[in-house]
Formats: sequence, structure tokens, C-alpha cells
Amino acid sequence: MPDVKVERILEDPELYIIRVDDDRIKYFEATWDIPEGITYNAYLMKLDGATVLFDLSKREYTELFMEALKKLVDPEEITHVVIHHTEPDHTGALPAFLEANGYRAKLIGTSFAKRFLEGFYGEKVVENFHAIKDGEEMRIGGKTFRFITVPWLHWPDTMITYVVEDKLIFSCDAGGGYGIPKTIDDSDEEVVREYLPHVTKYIVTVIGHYHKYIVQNIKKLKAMGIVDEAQMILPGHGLIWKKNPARIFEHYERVGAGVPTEGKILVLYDSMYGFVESRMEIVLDELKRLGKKPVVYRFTDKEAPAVSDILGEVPDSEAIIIGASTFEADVHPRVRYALLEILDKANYEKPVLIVGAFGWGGVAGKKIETLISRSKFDHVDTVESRGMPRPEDKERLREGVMKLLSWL
Ligand SMILES: Cc1cc2nc3c(=O)[nH]c(=O)nc-3n(C[C@H](O)[C@H](O)[C@H](O)COP(=O)(O)O)c2cc1C
Repeated sequence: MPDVKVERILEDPELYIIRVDDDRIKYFEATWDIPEGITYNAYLMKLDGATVLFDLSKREYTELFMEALKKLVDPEEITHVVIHHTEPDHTGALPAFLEANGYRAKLIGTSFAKRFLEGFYGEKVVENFHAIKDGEEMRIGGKTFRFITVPWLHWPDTMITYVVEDKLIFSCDAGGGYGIPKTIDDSDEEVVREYLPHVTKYIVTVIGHYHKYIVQNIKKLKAMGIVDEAQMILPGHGLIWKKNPARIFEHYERVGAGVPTEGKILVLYDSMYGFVESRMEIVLDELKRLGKKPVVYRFTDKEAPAVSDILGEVPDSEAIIIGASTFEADVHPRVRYALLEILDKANYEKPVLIVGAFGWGGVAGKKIETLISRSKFDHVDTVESRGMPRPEDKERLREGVMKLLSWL
């Protein structure tokens, strides 16, 4: 069974986290390999005359969640439940909670959230639902709660809560990441350093399809001044940001904008019998000779890396090199799938070099070229030939790498 962490995170106001550490999950959203696991964070705030629950947990962990909650409060005493976003990893436990609460609590969320909850769990759960307007403020237990919509981070229903007096941002999925950090917050730099790549992977796989909204919505929050003055950012997954709250949104912005790490070149290829690989060895030699740091993912008869990991490498790469064999008059299926996901979720203005090998007629290179030319990526060159690379192919490959690097 996953561990549940219940910790007090603030004295005034009295604030707790209930964090379910899901180490059993294999594929988030039935798609993304996450051997690192994920946490579902709910928060409980006890105020004068009001007790507010922010989000819940996944349905399969309802019992664990309710047990942990009952250690802090009698569920009947909860007066408000803030639903930042209705995805069932945060709302699956809602029907059971409302039963235990006797349907006393007022639910607060966007009008989209109301519609989605009704669809997921039936009419009864939304009988006492208050649909907020963007920027609306409510006084609850002597505090001012400001609700701000951040649509498409990553569903249309998403909002965040800003507790004005205490400068707390409950940021929902924005600011979240994969992984089960050892600590609750960002106080340990080593934990943060280990965690941030999981955040990048989370951003690309979960929010990447809408990545222009990352930059847009963070701009919106910054313009309100709440990011700079925030005392704490409390996301729905992963670490709480307390030591340096602005850092997590800066990281989100960098990923959204695709800010590169100097020298990092993503190299992705398949090779069934070693012909593409012999080309990629030349490419890698050349990259290293020129002082670059290639990060390599290859599909062979011995390796099949997770596409979610490849996606996580794209935002901070300076450039990408894709190697593919022609397979049944198309791109090799594993590279094809990885590429389609990259184009959908990690579509950036970065240069791309294509390398191909074929048996009887080159198709992979052309097909990749067509896909790339319809994306934000810049097609630099395609170097494709039959079977074993000849001296002239090797020369063309070296030239291709030089061309790619001169693009930077
Ligand atoms: C299952 C399979 C399908 C293939 N389909 C094609 C094809 O449609 N057209 C072609 O020119 N070569 C085709 N080939 C040949 C490969 O593209 C060629 O051998 C290439 O050099 C493979 O490089 P690799 O060993 O690095 O994967 C195919 C090979 C295999 C094993």
C-alpha cells in the first residue's frame, strides 16, 4: 500500500498536507511510464468557524485518504472543498468524502468543474456547488480566498487559489511533477535537484500538448504580483515550494519556452541490425569532437526506452538528431511513435538533423522531413542511404552535424 504523509506545514493558519505517495502506479494516465511514481497532494486548512479541504485523492486510495483525513478532523466538520481541477487523480475520493461529510460542505470550483464532476460522479455531488468567476474573492473563516482560472493547465476546468492574507498559492497541477520526493518541501537542495527532471517530464507529458498556455498563465499570475510575493506554492503533485517559491514557476517557464542547456543534443534512433547505428556512431563522434554533450536514446533488439523519458529531454536540448530505418515503407514504428509524441507535446523551434538507412528504397527520411516541416522544428538536413555507410556517406554525416551546429 502507498505511504500517506500527513504533516502540519503552517502554524498560522493551521495548515496540513495529506500526501498519498503512489509507488504502485506504472503508467500515468495509462500512458506515461513513471517508475519514479507520483504523489497526490491534498491540503486541509482549519480556520475560525470554517475548515477547508483543497482537493482529494484517487479513487483507489479513498480508504487511505479518508483514514488520514479523519486523523486531522471529523469529515462532518469540513465546510468547504476547493476543487482546483476535476481529473480523478484529485477527485476520485470525492463521492466517499461527501457521504462521510453528510453533503454539508460547499464545493468551490469553475463552472467547467461543476459540469465535469456531474459527468464523473452524478448530480448529487454538485448539489452544493459554487461556480466561481475568474478573480472572484470569498471570505472564509476570516481569510480572503481569491480564485483565479488558469485554463488548459491542463484541463479547461483548472483554477488556483490565492489566500491573500498569508500569500499562499494552491496551484493545482501547475507547479507539480512526477516522483515521490523524500521531503515534503524544497528545503533540501539535493532533493530538489533530483526532482526537477521529473517536473520537466511531467510538464511535457501532461501539459505539453497545451504548452503555450504555461507561459500565458504564468504571465497572468505574475502580472497580478502574486508569484513574486508568494510565501508558499502548494501544488497537487510533488514538492511544496517554500524556501524559494518563485523557482518552480521559473522552471515551468523555462520548460514552456524550451530554454536550452548549453551543449545538450538529443540523439534518438532505432537500429534493427546496426546500419543506422553505424551512422549514429559517426554522428556521436563528431558531436563529441565539437565539444557537445549528446544524450542518446536508442531502440534496438535489446533496448526500448520509455517515450515519456525521451519527451522530458526535449525542452532543454539545443538540437535534435533523429536516426531511423525504413520499415515497411514507413519510419520504424518506435521512432515514428516517439516522433509523433514529440511533435504533439514538445514542439519547439529547435534544429533537427535526420539520418536514415534503407534496404531497397528510402522512405523514413522523407516522411520525417515532411512531419518536421509541418512543425515548429527547423529541418536542417537529411542524410539517408542504403545499407552500410560508404566513405561519401560518412562525409555527408559529418557535414550534416556541422550544419546542425552552425544553426545554433
Ligand atoms: C521488418 C523490416 C522491414 C523493412 N522494410 C523496408 C522497406 O519498406 N523499404 C526498404 O527500403 N527497406 C526496408 N527494410 C530494410 C532496412 O530499412 C534496412 O536493412 C536498413 O539498413 C536497416 O537499418 P538498421 O539495421 O539500422 O535497422 C526493412 C527491414 C526490416 C527488418
